[in-house]
Amino acid sequence: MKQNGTLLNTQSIENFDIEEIGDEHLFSSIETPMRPDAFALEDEVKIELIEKHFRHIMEIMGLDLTDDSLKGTPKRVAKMYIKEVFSGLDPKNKPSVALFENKYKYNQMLVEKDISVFSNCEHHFVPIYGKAHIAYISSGKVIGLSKLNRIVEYFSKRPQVQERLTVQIANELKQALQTDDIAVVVDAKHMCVQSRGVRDAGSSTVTAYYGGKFEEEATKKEFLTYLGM
Ligand SMILES: Nc1nc2c(ncn2[C@@H]2O[C@H](COP(=O)(O)OP(=O)(O)OP(=O)(O)O)[C@@H](O)[C@H]2O)c(=O)[nH]1
Ligand SMILES: [Zn+2]
Repeated sequence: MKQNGTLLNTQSIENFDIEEIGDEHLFSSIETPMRPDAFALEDEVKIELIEKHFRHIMEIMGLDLTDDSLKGTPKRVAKMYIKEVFSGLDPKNKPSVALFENKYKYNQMLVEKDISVFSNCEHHFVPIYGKAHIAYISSGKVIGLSKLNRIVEYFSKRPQVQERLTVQIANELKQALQTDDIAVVVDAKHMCVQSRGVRDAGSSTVTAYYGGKFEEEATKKEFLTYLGM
């Protein structure tokens, strides 16, 4: 088990306790708010701890964990959180981005549309699902197409609000492609709105980021035309 400063009390998994932190460590609002000791524990230790605590939650709800269908659920949930649906919290899982020279001198927009989004709402920990549409105009480099999908996937695999997801994708693209000429539209449904609370199964949420040339009406319009919007 790795140690990082004095924030973690990690004598044993049984006694494990996360200490309170003040808000002085919080990053700017574009960043997912993370504790400074977020990566002090190995993934395997996090899985063991989440399993233990999720078992407790199920017991509190009155579920019989000797049932053969339920008994593996705490471990399944813990593995799913760390290795799958929240794996994008850890920078070691960030996709590497393949860039190529723009040798064809292609200087129009490139649109990658209908990229699947599977995320989770940070307020209720239930799914957000929908589509992301991305466009950029090359400043000299071309990105491998699949990397656009991978960037969306990486930032989706965090507890999210849709606004932050949209801006995080845009910022990553700006940095990778060394251009401000980026557009991102996310169109998604939130299970916390659809299946509980207000229970409006018909509504969806659209968020958008337009940078550089995409702030100009004609460029934005061309992009939205490709999307049929
Ligand atoms: N802006 C924004 N809000 C979100 C997103 N996902 C969920 N929410 C909202 O976060 C809000 C949390 O409000 P609360 O009043 O604290 O939670 P709640 O009592 O469960 O609210 P209801 O969902 O209205 O029952 C809700 O209005 C959610 O719809 C998101 O991506 N962006
Ligand atoms: Zn929610």
